[in-house]
Amino acid sequence: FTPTLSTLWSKLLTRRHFVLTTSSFSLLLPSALSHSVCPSSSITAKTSSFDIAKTSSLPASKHSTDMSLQTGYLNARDAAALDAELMSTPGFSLEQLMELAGLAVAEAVYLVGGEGGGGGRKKRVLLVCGPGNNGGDGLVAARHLVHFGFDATIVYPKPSSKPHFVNLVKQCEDMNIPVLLAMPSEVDAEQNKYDIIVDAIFGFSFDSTSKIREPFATVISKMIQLQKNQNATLISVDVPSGWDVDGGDLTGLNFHPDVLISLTAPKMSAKKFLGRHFVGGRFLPPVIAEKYGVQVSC
Ligand SMILES: NC(=O)C1=CN([C@@H]2O[C@H](COP(=O)(O)OP(=O)(O)OC[C@H]3O[C@@H](n4cnc5c(N)ncnc54)[C@H](O)[C@@H]3O)[C@@H](O)[C@H]2O)[C@H](O)CC1
Ligand SMILES: [K+]
Repeated sequence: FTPTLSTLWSKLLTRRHFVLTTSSFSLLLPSALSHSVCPSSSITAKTSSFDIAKTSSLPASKHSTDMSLQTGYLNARDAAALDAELMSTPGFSLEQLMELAGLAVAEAVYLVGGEGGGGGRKKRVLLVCGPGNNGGDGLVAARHLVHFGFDATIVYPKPSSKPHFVNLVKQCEDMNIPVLLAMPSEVDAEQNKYDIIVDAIFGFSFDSTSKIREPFATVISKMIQLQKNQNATLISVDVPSGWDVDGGDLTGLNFHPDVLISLTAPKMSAKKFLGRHFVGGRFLPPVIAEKYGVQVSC
């Protein structure tokens, strides 16, 4: 089964949960994928409608004098502050925000991965999820990707005991998505080739002042191997894992995703990213978008 974009949309629009999320994304038209997930300037000119470089023309933010805010990029501190503000003033719940983030990730994977793998098989996606909310985005994305016609497998080495995460895992298991505690071995991965790897290990709360703790140091090096040996497309959620959120790959980790999907706004380290770049989760109320210098429309 390889749905066209229009059959995919009509299928999705019949699902209640999707109709609910579409209202926050304004996703009622077939062109909606390119609306909710904006390709950034580093994507090909043909499809690029949101040029991050142009956001430097935004008015200076009233939030602080930090120069990063005048360019539309968020530093780690402001990314966390914006998140906290969304949950306090307009009262978005974490569950809402994570669902929007994960759906945007799934859409970007769909835009990058296309519809089917070779020989009529579904495309295989390995979603590698970390211990925090970045990992939660990956769990949500896995569920949506199955609805989009992908074959998804989750690696979740340190499952959270928080009720929402327990529920997200259950929701994935109910969709027959395997949830593994460790990365597949090279042999397993050879037999079950993954077309796409989603890096949802660390986001804007990664602490680059301490070494990457296990099991994630090993997990990241295995992702690099899969990218290289299997020619899998590596897609990072919000920040390439192991990169300093502001400074990029400061430790010479050599982790270079092919695609980055920034959530809400690119983080400072995205300036160092050379691959294909999307901005998703662009649902900010204008008052908050303006305060943080974030451009929400394409
Ligand atoms: N509005 C939005 O944009 C939303 C973004 N979301 C996503 O949430 C992450 C940020 O999530 P948070 O829980 O704050 O943290 P992280 O997932 O980045 O990781 C914290 C996790 O990592 C561990 N850790 C930190 N440093 C290290 C290290 N050196 N070695 C090993 N482990 C480390 C730490 O202990 C924690 O367990 C954001 O990027 C988005 O992806 C939300 O979905 C909500 C909306
Ligand atoms: K990540």
